[in-house]
Amino acid sequence: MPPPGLPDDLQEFKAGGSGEWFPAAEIRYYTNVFLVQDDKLLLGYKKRGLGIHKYNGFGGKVEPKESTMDAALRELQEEAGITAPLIHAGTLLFVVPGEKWAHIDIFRAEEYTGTITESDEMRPEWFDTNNIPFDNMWEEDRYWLPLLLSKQHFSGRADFEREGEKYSPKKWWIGIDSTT
Ligand SMILES: Nc1ncnc2c1[nH]c(=O)n2[C@H]1C[C@H](O)[C@@H](COP(=O)(O)OP(=O)(O)OP(=O)(O)O)O1
Repeated sequence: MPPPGLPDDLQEFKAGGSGEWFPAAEIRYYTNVFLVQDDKLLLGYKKRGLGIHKYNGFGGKVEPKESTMDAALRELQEEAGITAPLIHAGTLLFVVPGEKWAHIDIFRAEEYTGTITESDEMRPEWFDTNNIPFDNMWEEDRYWLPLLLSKQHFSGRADFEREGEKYSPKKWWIGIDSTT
């Protein structure tokens, strides 16, 4: 059974952790874009802000009156210097007690135009898809990134305990959309 905040018609893929799901809160919307070409994945090494020193896709907050797609395209241009046709790959909810829920629309791109360029926020780097640096990413990425790579549309939720800047996963649930 999917946790609160996710659609009902998902097939469980991975779940773990323990305890109760944290209560509902206001939602803040984010995007995240992963470029996949053949057996390579483009990630960015985060140089500042949330998730500093971790590898991640390219993305950020959706601005007021901006569509999620427009926000994803803007952040990809700002952080990696490229534009790309984007395919919606899935949705994730990240929950930390006392903070707004982070609702992240995740996109996959398979081609791009422009020159991949380091920005003040991200240093882009290609990885083999069989050598993804999961130990230096958000901990739950290892559970859903295989679904993005295999083109299965997913939704998931991860609840974290926070101590200062350290986020520890408490409970998570990832599901595959039954229509994919
Ligand atoms: N757990 C969690 N919470 C919030 N955001 C994320 C996660 N895991 C993630 O992978 N992310 C993603 C979602 C976004 O792509 C980034 C965070 O965006 P952020 O850098 O804060 O937003 P910007 O708009 O680029 O920030 P500034 O330009 O204002 O610095 O991480």
